[in-house]
Amino acid sequence: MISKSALLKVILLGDGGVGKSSLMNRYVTNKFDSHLFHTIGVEFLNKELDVDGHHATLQIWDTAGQERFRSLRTPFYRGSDCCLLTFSVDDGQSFRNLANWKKEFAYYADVKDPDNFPFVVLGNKLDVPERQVSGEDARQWCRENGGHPYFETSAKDATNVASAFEEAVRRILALDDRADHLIHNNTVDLQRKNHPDPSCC
Ligand SMILES: Nc1nc2c(ncn2[C@@H]2O[C@H](COP(=O)(O)OP(=O)(O)OP(=O)(O)O)[C@@H](O)[C@H]2O)c(=O)[nH]1
Ligand SMILES: [Mg+2]
Repeated sequence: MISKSALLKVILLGDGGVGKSSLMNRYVTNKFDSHLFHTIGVEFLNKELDVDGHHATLQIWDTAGQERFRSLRTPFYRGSDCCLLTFSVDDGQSFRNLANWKKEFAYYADVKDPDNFPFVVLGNKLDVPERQVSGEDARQWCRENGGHPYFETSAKDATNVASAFEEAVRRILALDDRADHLIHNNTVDLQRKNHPDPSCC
């Protein structure tokens, strides 16, 4: 069971410029900056929220997407509870790179079973009229790569930003409930009396 004071680490990955920092800033401070600088290394912000009756603190880790900062970001992947794979709907290359981001995350976070790890995919910059990636293509990629939830967001006008982070929490809670269930079902009951076999002498 997730405790009342659960601290959940969620990490944003994706190409430089897709809007990771903008999504984090929109969600935590409700602000948008149209001239944001590239992130160098990693930064994080905390946000408290309630999802389906659970209270949690989200620790959102925003990483530098540019290739030259790779060695600065990868040491921070370990211990993540959920990974938000982010691309920009007006940048086809950022969409095609999702598989590389997933691989990089699984390797450096040392995820034993990537198929069952909670990834959420975000197609950002929904407000930009010139799309290069259709919603259908994105949804198909999500279906074929592990059934990840997909959200189209705009950090600029706040579309779907809160819903995407809430879904991350839901995915973590769902995994946690499953683990909790397994633990309970596998617990040895030390109180239980062993009834003697009536057929025995
Ligand atoms: N129109 C529009 N612009 C956005 C949106 N999100 C981010 N931007 C702009 O895109 C540019 C890059 O955004 P960032 O948030 O810095 O991108 P990033 O993914 O953090 O980039 P790195 O730190 O280099 O990895 C900035 O100029 C933002 O203002 C959005 O939803 N809509
Ligand atoms: Mg950034």
